[in-house]
Formats: sequence, C-alpha cells, structure tokens
Amino acid sequence: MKSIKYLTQHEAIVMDQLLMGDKYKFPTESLMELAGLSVASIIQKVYPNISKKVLTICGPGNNGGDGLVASRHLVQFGYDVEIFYPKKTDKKLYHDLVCQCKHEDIKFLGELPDNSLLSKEYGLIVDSIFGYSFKGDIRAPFDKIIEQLSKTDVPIASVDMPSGWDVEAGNIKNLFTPALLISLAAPKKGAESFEGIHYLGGRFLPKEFLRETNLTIPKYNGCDQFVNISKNNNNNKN
Ligand SMILES: NC(=O)C1=CN([C@@H]2O[C@H](COP(=O)(O)OP(=O)(O)OC[C@H]3O[C@@H](n4cnc5c(N)ncnc54)[C@H](OP(=O)(O)O)[C@@H]3O)[C@@H](O)[C@H]2O)[C@@H](O)CC1
Ligand SMILES: [K+]
Repeated sequence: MKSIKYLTQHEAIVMDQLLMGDKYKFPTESLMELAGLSVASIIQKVYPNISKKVLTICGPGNNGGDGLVASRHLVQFGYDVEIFYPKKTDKKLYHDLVCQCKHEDIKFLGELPDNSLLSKEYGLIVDSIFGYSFKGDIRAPFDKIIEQLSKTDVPIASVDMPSGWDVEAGNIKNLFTPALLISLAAPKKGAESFEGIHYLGGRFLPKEFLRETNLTIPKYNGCDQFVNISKNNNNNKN
C-alpha cells in the first residue's frame, strides 16, 4: 500500500471548499450523508453487538452534522441511539437533520448524563463535536463536556478527529483518546500518532480530484464504505 497522506488543517479546509465549489459541485448534504453513512457502517463493523444505548454528542459545525446523519443510519442498523446536541445550528440543513432523527424516534437529551449513568446505560459514545476546523482553547459548553469524556470508561468513537485534539499537533492537551477513530476522506496530521482502531470513511473523492490534489488514499474493497488504516492492521504493512 502507498503511504497515506495526512492533511494539515489548511489542506483539509481547502480540499473541502474545492469539493463543494464550482468545479466538483458536491452539495454539503451529499458529502455529509456519505460521511455519516460510513461512520455508522464502521461502528457496525467494529461494534456489531452493543447491548446498551449509543450516545452521539454533536457539535455546532459539520462534524456535528455527520453525527446526526450517522445516528439516523445507526438506528436503521438496529442500534438504540440518543443524541446530546447542546449548541444547535440555526440553519435549514441542521433543522432538517434534527427532524429526520426525531422521525427515527431518537431522543435528544437536555443534558449530558453523569459518568456513572453513562457507564450504566451506554455502550458507546460517538464524538462528533469538532472536526478539522477546531482551533484554540475549548470554549463552553464543550470544555466541560470534553473534560467529562476524558474521565468516562465508555468507549468513544471519534468522527474525523478526537474532539479537542489539535488538528495538526494531536493530543497536546492530554484529553481522552478514543477507542475508534473514523477519519473522513483523508486523515489529518493530528491523528498520525493515534495507535487505536483507525478507519477511513467518506468514500467520495473523484478521480480528477485525486490527480489535481496529488492525494494518496488507500484502496477501498468492493462496495465497502470504509478501509481499516490502523497501524497494527497487517493488510497495511505490504
Ligand atoms: N470533505 C470532507 O472531508 C467532509 C467533511 N465533513 C465534516 O465537516 C467537518 C468540518 O466541519 P466544519 O468546518 O463545519 O467545522 P467543525 O470541525 O465541525 O467545527 C466547527 C465548529 O466548532 C466550533 N469551534 C471551533 N473551535 C472551537 C473551540 N476552540 N471551542 C469551541 N468551539 C469551537 C466553531 O464555532 P464558532 O467558531 O462558530 O464559534 C464551529 O461552529 C469535518 O471534520 C467532517 O467531520 C462532512 O460533513 C462532509 C465532507
Ligand atoms: K470529532
């Protein structure tokens, strides 16, 4: 396998703008749907038998949108999902995503359960708080939320980046390390040191886009929406 390119924050932002711009013409909601579907598919692959509930924590940007979409697909896959979405985005896309989740009977929590309740009732936390646009010190209310996540024993699956990690420098604030990281489209530099289960999803980069950006991504098999890029995955060592 050719070595995978890890993107800087600037490269991730520019690539997203290019994909959604006049040349490649992908609407945000199309990419978000594919990203969210791949997140749910990877969770199903890695955690096929969760007997407790799944809690998705959504942030105010598109990473949060991925979490809303993934939650809806997880319910379709048979999971019992609840969402904590403390800072809702007042845009039509987000109102629509929340509406779609409610039609799947997903409950929206008014507050984050404390860690003893999390351990008792939840088998997985999906962290879709911040993605590649995160920067600086973590502002309220997410500072306390991420502090609590750093103390829970419930496994965490992070979408695109572990929230609060520097997108390029990684876990410099000594926050939680997720059990599963789901990078989207291409991993970001801050994830290069990640040693856990690491999958790539978001299978939507066009051939011409890959040529134009000189981006190397691993080969997806068949119709899989994901590829395992964990460091300890033997398939990545040839
Ligand atoms: N092509 C792809 O790969 C695709 C990528 N997609 C997804 O989009 C994600 C990128 O989304 P994004 O650009 O909307 O930003 P994201 O990372 O969600 O966070 C921004 C929000 O966080 C906030 N915020 C920032 N710093 C903060 C702080 N220190 N403390 C507190 N808040 C802070 C900031 O707040 P504000 O500055 O407005 O106060 C803003 O509201 C990407 O990672 C992937 O998951 C897919 O959906 C589609 C295809
Ligand atoms: K995240």
